[in-house]
Amino acid sequence: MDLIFGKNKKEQLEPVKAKVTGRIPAWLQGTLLRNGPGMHTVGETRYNHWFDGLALLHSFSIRDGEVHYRSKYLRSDTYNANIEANRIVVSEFGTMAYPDPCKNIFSKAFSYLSHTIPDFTDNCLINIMKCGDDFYATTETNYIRKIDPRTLETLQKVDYRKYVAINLATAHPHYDGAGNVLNMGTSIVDKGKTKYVIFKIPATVPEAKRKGKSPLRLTEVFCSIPSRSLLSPSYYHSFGITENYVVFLEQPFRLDILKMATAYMRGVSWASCMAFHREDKTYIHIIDQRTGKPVPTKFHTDALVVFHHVNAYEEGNCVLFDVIAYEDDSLYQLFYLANLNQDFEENCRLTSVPTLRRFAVPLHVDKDAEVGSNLIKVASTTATALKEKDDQVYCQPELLYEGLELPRINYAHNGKQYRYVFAAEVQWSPIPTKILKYDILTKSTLKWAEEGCWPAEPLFVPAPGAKDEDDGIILSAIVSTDPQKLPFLLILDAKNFTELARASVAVEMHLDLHGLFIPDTDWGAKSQTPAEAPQDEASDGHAAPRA
Ligand SMILES: CC1=C(/C=C/C(C)=C/C=C/C(C)=C/C=O)C(C)(C)CCC1
Ligand SMILES: [Fe+2]
Repeated sequence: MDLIFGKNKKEQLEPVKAKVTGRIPAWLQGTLLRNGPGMHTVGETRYNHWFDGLALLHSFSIRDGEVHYRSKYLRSDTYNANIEANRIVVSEFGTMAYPDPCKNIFSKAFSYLSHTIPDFTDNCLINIMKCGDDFYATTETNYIRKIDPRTLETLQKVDYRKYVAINLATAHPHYDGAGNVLNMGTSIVDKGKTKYVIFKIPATVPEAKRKGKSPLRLTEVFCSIPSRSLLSPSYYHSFGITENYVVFLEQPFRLDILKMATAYMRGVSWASCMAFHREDKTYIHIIDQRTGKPVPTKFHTDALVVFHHVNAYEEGNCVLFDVIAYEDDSLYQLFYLANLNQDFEENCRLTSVPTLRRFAVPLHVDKDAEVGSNLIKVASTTATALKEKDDQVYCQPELLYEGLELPRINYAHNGKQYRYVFAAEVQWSPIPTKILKYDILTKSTLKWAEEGCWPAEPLFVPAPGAKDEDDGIILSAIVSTDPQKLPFLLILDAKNFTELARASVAVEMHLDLHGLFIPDTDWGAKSQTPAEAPQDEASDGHAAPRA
């Protein structure tokens, strides 16, 4: 297992041609760009948690039936400082680290005695975000790193705090039809006003405002929700949107700000400042995008932990939303590297299986409705919303499928009615062994699996002129536990899950987290090489040295 989780992966700077078997559809032209942790030891030091690993970007360029692979570590300030010191000097989710006292860019920022939170990492290892014509590697702190999607070079470091008052932001933004980015973050430093902030970054900058160049400068906050608890805001990894609403789960998996403020002094990790409170409720916030105001009814459900929202949409005066839910926070516990060893099968048993659950929330609650009555009149779901005494509404989900994670959909259906969920199948261990297509309408599944193969998040790419929701292909990077078997990019027909092609590469590939596909038609007008690109004014001036 160490081979897959713990071993530092080599970067593949020169594109390497893959061996293709089968036939790649002629229309599939573009780049699959993905992110995830690739290095877990620096010098003699070791990270504690798999989510701490240094971000390794990789890409598969698919053109005229051929595939080229490359990979490169994100040259974050964190990466550079660690490599220079030859040890881990920047704290990550599960590892608290101490900077080299004499020469380190982070040392100044550690003003822990004044009870402020130290500067967070820019090791953006979770996902890739498209913002206008630009691409960013993302994590959950206030930093994102611009990257060149063709060369995987690291460009400017962007601090969200320059544009919006947040200290944490999700790595899973949404996009509307025009490509505007919608994301959420939490403001934790202003202790009296701990709040969740929903913001929009426009896809383009109008000609009249061109001076500032980066769309980030035009970031607009359209809703702030005060945290229920000022000292312990909810942790969340993603959120949902419908055509008119935002769905935010304030779950009882919370960050403890006071613990965070003293973590550095106490020598404990950020992860130790998070706790699941199973005795509490989960509050469901539905925010109207048109007014920027939350729907006034108080909706709640039982304590749960959700990392990934799948999709949400409106039907018959309700918001329906689908999530992958857990009954506790055991998922984060399992990814401690100490568990991911040869006794992995025993160590890594989830105490709750990730399940696809559908919630239904009524948008208008009849004041005269009887206490105890179900306010959901939508025939397509058995989810209920029960009216309670004090005008609160208690929502109980419909269980759709057990044992799946890393969900993706045909994004053209995001916020709209949809039928298919593509995901990785996981059971009592967090390791995906199969790729899954779940049909919400018929409740049936299609699966792909192969001996010893661990699939990554399956990404759906629509075929040109697609009519059906599943007209397209699935891309997934597969690593194997068999040292004789090369890693490969798998291309499945999304309709029937038959293998169309696979592209094997003789490289050390890492198990990744999330990413996106950039069709060649999307490159936009800008086709500059990074050396020609002007220094964006949104930058903090920390452009990484170019190798
Ligand atoms: C560094 C840091 C954080 C990092 C969290 C990370 C890196 C989470 C990764 C989650 C993943 C990969 C989930 C997959 O389902 C926190 C806790 C937000 C807060 C403090 C600083
Ligand atoms: Fe995620």
